[in-house]
Amino acid sequence: MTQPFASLTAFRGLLADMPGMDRQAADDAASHNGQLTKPPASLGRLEELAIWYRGWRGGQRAEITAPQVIVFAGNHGVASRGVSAFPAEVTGQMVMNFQAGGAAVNQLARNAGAAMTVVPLDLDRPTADFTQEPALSEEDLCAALTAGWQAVDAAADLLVVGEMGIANTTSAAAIACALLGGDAADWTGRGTGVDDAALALKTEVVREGVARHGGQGDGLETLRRLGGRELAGMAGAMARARSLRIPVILDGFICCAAALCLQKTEGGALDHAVAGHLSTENGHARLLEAMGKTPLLQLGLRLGEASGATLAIPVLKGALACHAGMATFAQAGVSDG
Ligand SMILES: Cc1cc2ncn([C@H]3O[C@H](COP(=O)(O)O)[C@@H](O)[C@H]3O)c2cc1C
Ligand SMILES: O=C(O)c1cccnc1
Repeated sequence: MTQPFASLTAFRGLLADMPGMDRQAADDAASHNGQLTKPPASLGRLEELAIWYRGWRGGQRAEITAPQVIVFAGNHGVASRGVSAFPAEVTGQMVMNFQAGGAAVNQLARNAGAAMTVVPLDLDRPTADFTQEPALSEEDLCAALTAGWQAVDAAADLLVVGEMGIANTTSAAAIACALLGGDAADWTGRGTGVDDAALALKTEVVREGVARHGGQGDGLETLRRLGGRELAGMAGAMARARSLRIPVILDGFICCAAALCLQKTEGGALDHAVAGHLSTENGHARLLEAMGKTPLLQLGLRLGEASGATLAIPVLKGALACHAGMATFAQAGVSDG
């Protein structure tokens, strides 16, 4: 594939010029939904999801048969500050586990009938410690955005992105704090399960990062300064999905922090995405609220790897199955009240 964009400025230009929802398709879907054999609104959020999905796909198509799950992996310089309960080597070890089919998301992707891809991004080249300097150069950010863009299968009809990267809840907290304000403690959580002392240190690291890099540019510049390659990979894939009119399900705190960077760069950049679940990571509820997204599931997950969003694929499939397969009142000869 040819290079989709040569600079961050070119990527910003693409974001500003993305397709919107097909209003006619959404109106047709709403009208069809109103004729199905059920009391009005009795399928709750499933009805809204089906209309939203058809609006993004356009035309008459109303089934999900080719969902894609992509897990991006990257390493973080800030891991050396002791902000995670696990060592940085676990990122690469888990990549091998994903490749061997042994991680949670492998099982959930199979359960959802989704194809799964793992994309390790320069694992032997961690980002810089953002308390000292920007995490990524513009060149490195562009390379990771490009890897994300190119990982999307143009034939997919639903995209889920997730991540693996020891210390990336620190990065996500710093991004959320820098872009949405508030205190570092509002956004910093236990991640893989740090104890009280490590949580206090982690909060201080987030505070230092935000003091150094906050208020300096848009969402993409914040992604460069406080993010990581796997967050950029997710952002690039979400943007590519938008250009292909492929709807997206967002995962937990880290995925949503990457998505926030797009939304803060271009207001409507996430209109093609729904929130898959509410993570128990501190800050996720607040982050979703700021992004205007209501999660589909709340199961107490705090794993990442696209697990929560992958679990939500069957919910969206169910919404479309009802929308496409149910009889109308006229077809079934049922009185419509
Ligand atoms: C075995 C293992 C599997 C994982 N799968 C996802 N994560 C999750 O934990 C990490 C973030 O937490 P923190 O910021 O505390 O390091 C990310 O890699 C995330 O995807 C995992 C973590 C571990 C240890
Ligand atoms: O919400 C998440 O995605 C999350 C939370 C904790 C650790 N890893 C991921």
